[in-house]
Amino acid sequence: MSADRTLWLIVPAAGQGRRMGADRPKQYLTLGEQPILAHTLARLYQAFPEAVLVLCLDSDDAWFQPEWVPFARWQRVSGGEERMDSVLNALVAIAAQEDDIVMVHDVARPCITPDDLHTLYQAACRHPSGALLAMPVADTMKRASAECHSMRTEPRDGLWHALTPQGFRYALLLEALQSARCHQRLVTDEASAVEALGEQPLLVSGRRDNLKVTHPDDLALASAILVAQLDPLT
Ligand SMILES: Nc1ccn([C@@H]2O[C@H](COP(=O)(O)OP(=O)(O)OP(=O)(O)O)[C@@H](O)[C@H]2O)c(=O)n1
Ligand SMILES: C[C@](O)(CO)[C@H](O)COP(=O)(O)O
Repeated sequence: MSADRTLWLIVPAAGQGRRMGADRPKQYLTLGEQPILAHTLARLYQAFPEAVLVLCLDSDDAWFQPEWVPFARWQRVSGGEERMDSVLNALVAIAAQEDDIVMVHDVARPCITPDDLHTLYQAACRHPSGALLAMPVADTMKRASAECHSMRTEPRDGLWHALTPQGFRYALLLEALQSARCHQRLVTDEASAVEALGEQPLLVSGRRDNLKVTHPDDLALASAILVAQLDPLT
């Protein structure tokens, strides 16, 4: 981490986990002995103990416990209607310098590794349009009809899955998300908002096990990944 710049880690954690359909927001479901939120924050802290964490939580959140936050410097902000609103609330709340790097990472991606975090941070520092972890599409891609019939096969050349973290200079990301909000353009990641300004963030190939826990069967997968990452020989 650069000594003269603050690194801000924004973690959107204000989702309801509707696709998970559990009795609580998915970030509070446990993997092993800890909730997903605690795993994710522990991974971020392992890579960047000096960073400032900005945690976006629903204002009605009854599950959060501050002891899950390992960072010395952190602040809580209210989540918004959509993920992009939660991230925008965080950007507006912080006293960042325009050249500070801001990295946004979903709370729902607890299997992020310190290596991938460092690689993405270096790329975000070097590339003025920012950078995101991503992975090239590996499967044959089908275009479906409304009835779920396969109408044709789409070329997959140049298609990537967007992951998080995604990292940008503070002023660029603030402008991008304010502009998206102002034009009522719903974006599902930060890079989409930055692209709309005419910028081309760098795609950084990330690990395929940086899964976003979304559906019930992702829980067993995420648990297995965490165990395998700690002890790759078992
Ligand atoms: N208004 C929102 C919506 C989502 N998120 C966060 O954005 C990330 C990615 O969203 P997703 O996986 O879609 O989570 P949920 O919105 O919780 O899930 P669902 O769409 O199934 O309800 C998650 O870390 C989630 O907590 C957020 O901070 N604020
Ligand atoms: C940001 C993201 O994780 C990139 O894959 C994703 O777009 C957010 O998830 P959502 O399900 O689209 O809200």
